[in-house]
Amino acid sequence: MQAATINYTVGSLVWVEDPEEAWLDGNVLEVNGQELKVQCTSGKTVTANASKVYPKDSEAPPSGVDDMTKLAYLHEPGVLDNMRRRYDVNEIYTYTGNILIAVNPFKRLPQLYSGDVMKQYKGVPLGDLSPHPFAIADGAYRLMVNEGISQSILVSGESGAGKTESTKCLMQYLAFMGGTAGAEGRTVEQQVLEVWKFRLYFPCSACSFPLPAPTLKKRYMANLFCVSF
Ligand SMILES: Nc1ncnc2c1ncn2[C@@H]1O[C@H](COP(=O)(O)OP(=O)(O)OP(=O)(O)O)[C@@H](O)[C@H]1O
Repeated sequence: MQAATINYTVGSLVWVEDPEEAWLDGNVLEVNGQELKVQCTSGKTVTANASKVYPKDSEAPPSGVDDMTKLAYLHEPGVLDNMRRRYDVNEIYTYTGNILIAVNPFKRLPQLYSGDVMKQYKGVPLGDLSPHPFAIADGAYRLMVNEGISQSILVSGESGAGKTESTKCLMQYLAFMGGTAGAEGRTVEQQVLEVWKFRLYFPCSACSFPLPAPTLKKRYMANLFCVSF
């Protein structure tokens, strides 16, 4: 990634690349043409070309922003720093506009997924509450009902990123929204979640969503998860 041309001066707050930590923040100590000497907060002193250095927002809130479009600088170190700040306070979800970014917490956060939390998201416009898969599912559900058009939700990420967990969360919300008592007195929510439990269909190995066999290969290759209503 090429940094925009910015005139750094002594004292400028910046991000510099680091082979171990990815990015280190620091202050510009010296400017020699395009060469910057940066004193990093980690203690390291780094010399870097100005084209590889990125400005740091000195006023970034300590616990980050819930929508990255609010960041003063939308570059890689700024985005990663924001997600780190949120992760540190167990805020694993962040919007970038109407895209939801999920960070795997590697621990259970049951307070995020209770029935009461689900109810809070019902009918609330995206962005009014904290970023959450429930908000994405609610938005898709509302569009389907209001426009009468099928909706898809794409869940993408590398292996172990949390696609299956996010998908379960989306399904939980959609089942809750359609949740009148069904066969044998079980709610739709119970029935949908039991599909996961017993794996009645072929699970897509990209996202584990139970798919009928003919669509499995196509969905797997595209690494897509689709909710079709
Ligand atoms: N939101 C979450 N809350 C708690 N644990 C999570 C969450 N997301 C992911 N995890 C943990 O990370 C593990 C891997 O997540 P998951 O199976 O959803 O990844 P995946 O992207 O579907 O992986 P793969 O592509 O390999 O199937 C889960 O078994 C779970 O332990």
